[in-house]
Amino acid sequence: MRQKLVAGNWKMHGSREMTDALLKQLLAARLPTAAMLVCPPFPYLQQAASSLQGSGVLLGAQDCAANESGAYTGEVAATMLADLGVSHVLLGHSERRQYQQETDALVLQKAQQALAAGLKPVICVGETLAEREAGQTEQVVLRQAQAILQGLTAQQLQQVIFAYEPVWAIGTGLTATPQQAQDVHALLRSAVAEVSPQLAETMLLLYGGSVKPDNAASLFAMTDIDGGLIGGASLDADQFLAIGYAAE
Ligand SMILES: O=C[C@H](O)COP(=O)(O)O
Repeated sequence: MRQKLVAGNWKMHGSREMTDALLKQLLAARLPTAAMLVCPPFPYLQQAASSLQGSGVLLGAQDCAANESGAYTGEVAATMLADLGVSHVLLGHSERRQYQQETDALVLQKAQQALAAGLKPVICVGETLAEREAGQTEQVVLRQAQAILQGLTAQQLQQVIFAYEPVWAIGTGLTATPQQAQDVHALLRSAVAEVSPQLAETMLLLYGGSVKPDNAASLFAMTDIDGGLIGGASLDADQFLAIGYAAE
């Protein structure tokens, strides 16, 4: 049985005040039995780490560098994140693929760095609206996933999580129907099963894209959906908690 995971991606939102208030509100409530992960922007990771210490709420980053260390101005190494108490890192989010031109090869390189530092990479995959309308959903999602599945060892893959995020559903209020999401998750799980049937049983596959308290339960009820990657709704502690409870 896979333990569900609900991850909040704050994207480029927040301040010290907001980080303090949101995490206080989260920790004052009964925490969901599903694992909860928050991914604030880099400058607030240390503050979040100290607020979350001993709480059981996990801390993630939104990206890491593709190199171990060196003259890479502006980059943040996976080892630095691990040093701060970060356990997970989002990689290949569609906003990075789109605005920073991140390729499948780069995402794999970042995943290697994350794993070497002991972090769990959350690899984001998903098709654009044009790709879905052109009937290319499976092809795009499999290409993005295969770069990871073929580039890492079976042992490394035990630490990997995939997040399926149809680009057309991100921040738009349009959500994939539970069945649309399940179809892609089943496809992903069968691709994982080709590497190792045992790995396919244990690997977490999250859904992301306009997940809200009112649609979370129906998505999380699907066989191959093991939780969510939440954007907008993770900036509101009540909504984030409600989504967590929907994953129980
Ligand atoms: O990483 C999170 C996703 O991009 C979903 O964002 P959203 O919940 O605001 O649609």
